[in-house]
Amino acid sequence: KDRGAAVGVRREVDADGRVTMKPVKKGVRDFTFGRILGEGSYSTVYLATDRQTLREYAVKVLEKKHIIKEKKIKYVNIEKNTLNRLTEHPGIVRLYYTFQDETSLYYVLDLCTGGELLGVLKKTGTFDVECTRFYGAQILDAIDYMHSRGIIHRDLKPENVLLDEQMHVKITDFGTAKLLRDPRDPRPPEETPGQSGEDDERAASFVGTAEYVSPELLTEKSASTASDIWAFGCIIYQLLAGRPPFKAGTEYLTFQKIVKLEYEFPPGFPSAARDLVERCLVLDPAQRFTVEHIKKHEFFAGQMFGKELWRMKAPRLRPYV
Ligand SMILES: C[C@@H](Nc1nc2c(c3cc(-c4cn[nH]c4)ccc13)C(=O)N=C/C2=C\CC1CC1)C(C)(C)C
Repeated sequence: KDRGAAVGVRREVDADGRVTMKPVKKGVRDFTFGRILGEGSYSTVYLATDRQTLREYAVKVLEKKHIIKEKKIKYVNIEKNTLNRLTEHPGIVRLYYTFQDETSLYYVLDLCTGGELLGVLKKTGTFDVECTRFYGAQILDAIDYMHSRGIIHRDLKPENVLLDEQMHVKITDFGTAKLLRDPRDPRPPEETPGQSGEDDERAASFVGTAEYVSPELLTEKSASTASDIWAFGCIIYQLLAGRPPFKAGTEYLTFQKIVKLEYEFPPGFPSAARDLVERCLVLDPAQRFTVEHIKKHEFFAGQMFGKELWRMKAPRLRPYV
């Protein structure tokens, strides 16, 4: 049963003139659908305009038949629960409400007109240190918030880092997230359904995108907040180098490079960034830098985090030459 939040109220006056406010849920008919913005494995994201308010949104459409056939109902619920938990951070794409019709599920979300960070990076080739610091700081701030809400993204990569109209970061695509026990949930662990963090078949089968997957996910099938820090290290490397640190002809060869920590820095790679990347790309998750370590690292010296960071104007995109 879809319990999407009511998104409006309608005044109703009965025979005796008594006025009541009835909650109104929007539906497909309330939107004009535009072009396709992106296609996920089980979904399509459209540009859509609310016909009443003329506000533009991204609407993610999932086909029920396809989800059931592919046994992805768990992923759909994980994504919705995750998006509902991550509500008040500027660096996370926001889910306004959901509704369904006989064939599909619809998620109404923030429109990120800047598209995917990967697309922007491909245009400039690389980012200079100033841009890498700004986007690195915003991604780190969003990761910090996710972890504080007991969410591990598990598939962070430049495709899932979107940009809004101010070219600020919006992290997205939480279908593969891992929900830890909600720290605010007072119920004891045994009473919270599925809060053991992971049902086995989902843990066993899931692996993120080859180039950004952490070694512990490949060897022990276990992910922790440190797995997102590994991906963060790969992203910082990629912004400055123009390519991810681990990339080989096949997924298997890429995995081999990861577990053997086989990568090198291009000549001229900035030294502070190199030190930071080396402390994120550590095989043992327990030895890996944490968010706190990264914030204090020389590469982010003088960089503000928190509210100030999200008020900053995004720097002009310049390549690292
Ligand atoms: C990564 C994602 N791609 C995208 N997901 C979303 C976009 C989005 C926008 C553009 C875009 C905008 N202008 N030009 C390009 C290109 C790709 C997008 C958006 O605006 N709002 C919410 C989105 C996703 C939220 C939903 C996961 C919860 C995939 C490929 C998975 C569909």
